[in-house]
Amino acid sequence: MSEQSMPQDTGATGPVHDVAVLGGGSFGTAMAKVLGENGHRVHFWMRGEAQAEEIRTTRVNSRYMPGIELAGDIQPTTDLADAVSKAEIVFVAIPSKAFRAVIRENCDKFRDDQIVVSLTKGIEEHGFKLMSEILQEEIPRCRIGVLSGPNLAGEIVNRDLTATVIAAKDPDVRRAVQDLLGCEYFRVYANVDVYGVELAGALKNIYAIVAGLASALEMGENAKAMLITRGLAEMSRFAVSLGANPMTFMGLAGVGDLIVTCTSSKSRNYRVGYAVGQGQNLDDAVAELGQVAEGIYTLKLVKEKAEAIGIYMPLVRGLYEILYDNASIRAVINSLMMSVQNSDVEFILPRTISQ
Ligand SMILES: NC(=O)C1=CN([C@@H]2O[C@H](COP(=O)(O)OP(=O)(O)OC[C@H]3O[C@@H](n4cnc5c(N)ncnc54)[C@H](O)[C@@H]3O)[C@@H](O)[C@H]2O)C=CC1
Ligand SMILES: O=C(CO)COP(=O)(O)O
Repeated sequence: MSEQSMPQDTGATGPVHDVAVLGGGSFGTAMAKVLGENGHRVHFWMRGEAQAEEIRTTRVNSRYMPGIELAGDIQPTTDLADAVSKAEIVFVAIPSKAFRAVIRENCDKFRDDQIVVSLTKGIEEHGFKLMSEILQEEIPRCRIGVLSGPNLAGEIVNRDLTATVIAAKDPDVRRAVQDLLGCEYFRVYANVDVYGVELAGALKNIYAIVAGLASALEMGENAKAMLITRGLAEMSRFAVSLGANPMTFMGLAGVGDLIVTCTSSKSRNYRVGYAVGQGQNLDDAVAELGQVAEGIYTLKLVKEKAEAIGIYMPLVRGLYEILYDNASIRAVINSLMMSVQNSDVEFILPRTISQ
């Protein structure tokens, strides 16, 4: 092994495992880097041979993580079957729009009882399925987990202190992921509310767009706090109505991820909102970003679902009107501010009861 590819000393000790990371974008790269530095053998699958070859020879993924060296035994490959067959645990970081297609096309490559963990924060268009539900449908014989939390890829690759959540019903899955990923700069907390953790990760992208928009309009710090807190109320109202545990939203995958993406221009969803707030149209903002901003798709699906099941989501509705109905931003803000003044924490004082 060359000096360049030697694992850095992260304080992680223990046996070396074979793991696969599917998806060569920002987050797949960040997780491959943590696993590689922790001394594991990482079978890192991506679509493009040119990208795989670049990482093999230079140890850098220049399109998604320019200037970041991938230390450790990271083996880029375009052969998904080979990567999965060698792995004890598979991490999937493929955008939600392509997630099912990739898994379905390769479902026979996964082994019985193999652990498969979704890193993806999105919702499938047809049927409002979360990624773990897709895994359950496509590879039901595998043991499934979801990783979600305040995890900006660009900070993780700099070894900035970070915490995340592994959600799984099976305690062995939770423990295995904690053991594989935990190190001096990356902590993994456990949760059993898979649906809540996963839905929180998808929903917060919507509010990151709202926060970016508010920031571009220089709406002030009070407004920022109002939007984050009312976003939390709205996303937990929606998720709880679908079966999530409300307490999950007090954790890293809930309020934690909401804070990081609503306050940082490192979030791609925030950046899209900021660009729209500055007058750019949505298509141009997304094209300029050049990476996935799941929130713009999630927004549409959540708006439809909320209407279908009768959940009050004024921020979702307002953002939808701005992004997809060409509504005036000022008119939407005015209508939100002048709507009925409701209860603060509806788990204490119900929203619909006369105050
Ligand atoms: N970047 C971040 O900070 C974090 C991202 N995530 C989530 O991870 C997921 C992936 O996001 P990123 O890696 O950030 O996106 P990205 O935009 O940086 O990269 C997307 C990757 O997916 C690949 N891809 C797209 N379609 C594909 C297909 N049909 N088959 C195979 N590969 C395909 C692209 O080639 C690219 O490598 C998203 O759901 C995102 O919300 C979660 C936590 C943090
Ligand atoms: O999920 C993320 C951080 O936790 C990344 O957010 P963006 O996709 O908005 O960059």
